[in-house]
Amino acid sequence: MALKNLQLFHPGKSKMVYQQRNATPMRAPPTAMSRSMSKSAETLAGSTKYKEPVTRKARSTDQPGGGMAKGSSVLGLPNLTKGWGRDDDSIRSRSRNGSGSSRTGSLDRISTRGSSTTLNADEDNINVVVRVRPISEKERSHGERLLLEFPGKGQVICHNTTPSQKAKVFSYNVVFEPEATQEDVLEYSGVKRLLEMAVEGFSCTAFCYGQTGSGKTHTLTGPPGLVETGASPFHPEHGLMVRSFIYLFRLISERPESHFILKASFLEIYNEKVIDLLNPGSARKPLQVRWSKESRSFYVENQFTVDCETLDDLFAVLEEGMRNRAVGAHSMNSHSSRSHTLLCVRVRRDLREDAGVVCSTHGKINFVDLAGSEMTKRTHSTGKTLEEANNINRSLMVLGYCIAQLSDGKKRGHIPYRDSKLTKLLADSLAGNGVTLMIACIAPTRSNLSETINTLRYAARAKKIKTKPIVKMDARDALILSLKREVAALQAENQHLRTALHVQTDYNLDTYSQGGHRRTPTQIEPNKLYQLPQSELVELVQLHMEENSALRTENSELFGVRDTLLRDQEMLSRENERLLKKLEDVNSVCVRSPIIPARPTYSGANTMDANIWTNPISSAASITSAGSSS
Ligand SMILES: Nc1ncnc2c1ncn2[C@@H]1O[C@H](COP(=O)(O)OP(=O)(O)OP(=O)(O)O)[C@@H](O)[C@H]1O
Repeated sequence: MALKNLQLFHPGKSKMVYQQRNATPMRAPPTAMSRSMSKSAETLAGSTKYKEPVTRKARSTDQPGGGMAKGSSVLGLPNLTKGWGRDDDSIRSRSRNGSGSSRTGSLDRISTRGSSTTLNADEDNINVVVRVRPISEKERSHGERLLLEFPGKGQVICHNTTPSQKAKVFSYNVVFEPEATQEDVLEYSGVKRLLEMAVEGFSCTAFCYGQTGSGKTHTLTGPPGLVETGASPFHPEHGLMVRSFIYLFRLISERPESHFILKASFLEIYNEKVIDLLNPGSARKPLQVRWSKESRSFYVENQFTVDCETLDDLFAVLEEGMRNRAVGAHSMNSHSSRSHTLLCVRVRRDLREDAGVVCSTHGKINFVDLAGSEMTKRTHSTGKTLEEANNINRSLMVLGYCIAQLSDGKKRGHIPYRDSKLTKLLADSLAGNGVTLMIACIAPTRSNLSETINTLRYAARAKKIKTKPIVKMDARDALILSLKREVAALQAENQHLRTALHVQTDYNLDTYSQGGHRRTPTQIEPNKLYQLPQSELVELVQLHMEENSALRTENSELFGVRDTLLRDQEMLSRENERLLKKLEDVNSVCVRSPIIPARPTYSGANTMDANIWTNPISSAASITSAGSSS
């Protein structure tokens, strides 16, 4: 029986129902979280042909926000299904399998900021994982040994050099032990979740932090020279970036209902200058970092962006940038990055909705390889390398200061983003509307202990920082989506109305009250009540109470039906009145119309009446009646 649905139309409740519908957050369909990377690689290996390095297709003056229209809106979309790798765990090798942990948040607040509408997600902590590199050949030859312990549960224990000092314990979301593979990092670091969110329209960042020679570049791009020499994208040594590109294209191929446009850019910050790695020019002219009032974030002016239609296009961008970035040698790393690099893949998704409406979201994923902090005494840097080291250390100090301020929830004051180019460009990832993953890279040996502890402290602070992820959409699209929600709500209402009218014809009070599975108490004469045992009396009372409550429900439903029917009746009688009036108007216009005579429906003998139109039905009737009366 459809009566249950009619409760929604109880006069007292209709308003509330509408408000609830308005507040219902839009949720994107959940995305699969743990898929096998090797499978995706196989699939793509079959479908992707290798191409020559990409030709640059566009110079962009894009502002941050992925080409958003003026007055564009930011609108939170999906249910944040958080899959930050294995929660609180330590990963030794690939064979130690496990699925990503999942924390869920919901999008539940609508707020307005200037002209734009924001539907916020829950706050999201920066996710921090630690990767420990293996002991190098050089360290081994110096008799160095492992000074770290991994008890599991995401913990790292740093044993001190002297037995009198206490060991220090740190805990993170995931710890990758020296034996962990590149594939493990993709699977369990949470980067897959970042890519899924970028596809849904969020701004995401994965950055590697750590001292020089701790394995940041190895984690992101593999061993030195691998990308630059043009190895196949499916080479087993590739780092997180290439693996992420493959996963990104897999995600896209799994969403045939959407049209995607990928654009990539690649820059480095070298000695506090921003250099475009896709178009450095012979003079390596620096680009300007500017503030956008519209999106309220910093952006790089005149940066090259490249349309990437295939995996090879994206790989070629990486290859080109890796060739152009600044690399140097010092005593701790023969392939040391002398700059911070930032590769950004913007993901525009056009989703064709019903009735041909297209909604666009603008997500992005940044991969940031920070230059390593250096103790210049240990690296023996001089001249140019020393200047580079000083700049690297200065910008990392500003980053550290920003992280310290942001992580101190209570006395959070001014955050000095403007003090370095690096912090300007990472501002949104650190405290804005993005989703961020920090990979803290450490070396496991005694000689690196103090820097390892510094990195671990840095990472522990970063873990406390919260961001508020939101989906960026064009204002027009946001409006369309909200209208679509309203239409859906109205359609539901309409459906209920139809049900109500159906009930009007089928409704039968007797059938309803006698039918169903309701237990009805048997009628007992009052004088026999005293003879009933206590247990039966209790049951009888219960039955009567049940009966009463069921009758109350029925009554309120019947009132609902009655109100609906009265409303319908009123609407129908108004509609009838309107139609009758319209008919009268039409008749009166037609009777007087001078045009009608061109096609008269009867030819009267009386020429005087030639201009008068007569309704054929009524005239026939009048003729008949005239005939019959004669
Ligand atoms: N997990 C690992 N497995 C094998 N080798 C590694 C690993 N991590 C780092 N290495 C090796 O250690 C060396 C230094 O690593 P890498 O250049 O990535 O350090 P970095 O932190 O980027 O240093 P810098 O800050 O100076 O650029 C490289 O030869 C790299 O291949």
